[in-house]
Amino acid sequence: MSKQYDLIIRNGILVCPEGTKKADIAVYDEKIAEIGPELAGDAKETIDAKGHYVFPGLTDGHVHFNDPGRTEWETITTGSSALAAGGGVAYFDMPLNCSPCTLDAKNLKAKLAVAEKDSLVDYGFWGGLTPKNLDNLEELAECGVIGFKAFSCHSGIDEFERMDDYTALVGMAKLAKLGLPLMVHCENAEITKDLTALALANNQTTVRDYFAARPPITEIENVSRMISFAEETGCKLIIAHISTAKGVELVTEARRRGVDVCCETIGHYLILTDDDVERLGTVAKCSPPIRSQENQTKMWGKLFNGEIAFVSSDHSPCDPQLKNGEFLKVWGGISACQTTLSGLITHAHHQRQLPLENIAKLTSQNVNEIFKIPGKGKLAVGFDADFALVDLKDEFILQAEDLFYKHQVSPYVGDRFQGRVKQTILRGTTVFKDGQIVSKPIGKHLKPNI
Ligand SMILES: NC(=O)N[C@H]1NC(=O)NC1=O
Ligand SMILES: [Zn+2]
Ligand SMILES: [Zn+2]
Repeated sequence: MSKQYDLIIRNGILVCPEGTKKADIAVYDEKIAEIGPELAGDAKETIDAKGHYVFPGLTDGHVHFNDPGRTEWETITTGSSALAAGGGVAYFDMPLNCSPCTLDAKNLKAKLAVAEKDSLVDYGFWGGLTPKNLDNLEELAECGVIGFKAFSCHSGIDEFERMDDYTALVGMAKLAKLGLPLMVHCENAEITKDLTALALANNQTTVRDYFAARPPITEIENVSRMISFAEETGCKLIIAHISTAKGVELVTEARRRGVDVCCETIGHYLILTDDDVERLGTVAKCSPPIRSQENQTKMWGKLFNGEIAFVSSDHSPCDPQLKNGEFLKVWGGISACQTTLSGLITHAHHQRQLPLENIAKLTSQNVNEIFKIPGKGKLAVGFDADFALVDLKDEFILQAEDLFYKHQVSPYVGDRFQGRVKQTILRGTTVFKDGQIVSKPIGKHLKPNI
């Protein structure tokens, strides 16, 4: 008797860990049941993926969906829809800019309730680490957070206080015991604060003044400081959205001597330069700021060498009115969770020949492995049937109307992409197809296997 599957995707080119290959993929009970050429068997649903590449579906390790509490900026509904439209099947939501911030079990449970109801794709949560919640780390761990996030400098949200050195040392020692990683936004607090105050006092508020107030050394200094604490405590450390090649170098050196540290970067540090930010204006303001062309070239080298563990979106939207005003004063944060995969296919694969399997690792497999999410992140038998079907040749100019964000803004509107996501499948169910969200919210809570 022939096998009966839920779904067979035929004739696609699969982006597997070992490389691309033409094969069929069969799904049973939300998981990949078989991979092979011209699979026998029947299925309730068959997709002809001829001419399409099948990626494992992104897990975005770093988003701010602001739900609950700041839903005028973004919601779990809009954010998770945008992610799905960009080939995403899962995300890890940050402990800020929702309100209240995720600093204890009660507030985490409030967020969980929203996600259970509204999330189109799977989700994990970051807990926050601030001077105020050192006693709440265990209860957050018990609720299944995938890790903790802290800021070395002012976070932009007053109630999410920066991590002073005492909190870093004590907090990392606690997290080492819990077996959960700490991700740090690394910018030196004193230098950024004083340079910003000086610029404001002198009425220097342009884009270039902003760059000058957050120079590369603020990141570089703080990366090495955090590495020292990680080395001392044994805590697993992840440098958030690294923007400088020198910072990556420090991470690589520390790893070589056995420190458990790695780094994440964001599409915009690879795709945009300081000159682009000057041209685009506040829509492209983020912190740390987007750096020079020279730095970017070195960052690509680091990405190609495997020195960067994963690429996320740091999707950090706001009410667009908060972007109106002098550059130095407006909200820092870029809306980006819909464009990571198409952006990397365009800039890393087509322009720079990074193999597609490396893109799959940077956006999916590595993230799930680092955070110990079982059964997710690659095209292999037994793994979740998560797929992004991509037409690698399809060229398009990104239009604001294409965006599923609550506010249809992006620094990439008007830019040319090559590689369009046609369909996104989460655990065997199509959630996005041909420009439309086609599923109810079916996301599940992802917890680390620690
Ligand atoms: N609070 C917040 O989202 N901050 C983010 N925005 C940004 O540009 N960098 C960040 O860390
Ligand atoms: Zn940050
Ligand atoms: Zn962030």
